[in-house]
Amino acid sequence: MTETSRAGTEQRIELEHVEQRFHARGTADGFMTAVDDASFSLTSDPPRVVSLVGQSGSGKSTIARNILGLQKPTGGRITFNGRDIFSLSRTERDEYRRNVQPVFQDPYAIFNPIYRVDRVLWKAAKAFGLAKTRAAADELFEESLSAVRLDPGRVLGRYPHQLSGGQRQRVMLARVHMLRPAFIIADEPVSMLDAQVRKLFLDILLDFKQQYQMTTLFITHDLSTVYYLGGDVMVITKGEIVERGPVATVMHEPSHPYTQLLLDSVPRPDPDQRWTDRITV
Ligand SMILES: Nc1ncnc2c1ncn2[C@@H]1O[C@H](COP(=O)(O)OP(=O)(O)OP(=O)(O)O)[C@@H](O)[C@H]1O
Repeated sequence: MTETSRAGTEQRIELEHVEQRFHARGTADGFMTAVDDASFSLTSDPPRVVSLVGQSGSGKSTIARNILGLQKPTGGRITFNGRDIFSLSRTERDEYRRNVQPVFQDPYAIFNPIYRVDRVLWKAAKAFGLAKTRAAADELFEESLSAVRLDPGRVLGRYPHQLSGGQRQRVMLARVHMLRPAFIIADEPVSMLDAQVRKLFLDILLDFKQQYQMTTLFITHDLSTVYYLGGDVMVITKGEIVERGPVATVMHEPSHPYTQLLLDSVPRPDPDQRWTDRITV
């Protein structure tokens, strides 16, 4: 898909009252609710960054898996351009898979350690018919790796363990760049990266929004990345989205006590409160 072919054709993912229950020992009815009545939409026009923030176990990854079609919700429905994603025709499913691309916390699992990293790009190029010849594919890989500020000469031909975590993450972004999806579902993509590489990654996501009209659902437990990305935020606790709105509003005037709690839990350096105790060993 080219950039221009998406202009004016809004793509839409809609979650309507999504519920995900799992079997769980030790609960009264033998179930726990990981996602409780979640409703929101992701739209491509205009492209946006929507963050989903909450602490560990709040249901964020489950929502990502639901959207990616990896886990069928036990209640409610998820539609893509009005069609239930769990009953798409083959052609529609291919279109959905192309348009909704995941980026996970550590892509190491996606790379097979015995193959060079090129294979991840090659498989995507082949699966989605992006290049007819190896030469055309190589040209595409070079363009996409450069777009995510990787030197193709230093990445192509290497094995996954020969790249840093940040480089592996950016290879995944190069894959996204090749496919030009309408949506990126990014589940804690920067939590294992250091501050500098983290910023680079977030800047690339913002570039993708600007240049290729990609909308990102950015899943995180870290409020500082939410601040940095801007856009909209949804706050989730115990499977329930309890607050949503523009980042600045939600962060500065939280209306739900849980959001306030999250904000209060961000450590703030205070030079007047120096820790002077000695550690005795
Ligand atoms: N397949 C499963 N079977 C049973 N329980 C599950 C399953 N997947 C998730 N859960 C439970 O659902 C709840 C939400 O998990 P989820 O992974 O969505 O949270 P999260 O907010 O993404 O947490 P984290 O940030 O730690 O990844 C947790 O209590 C988890 O143990």
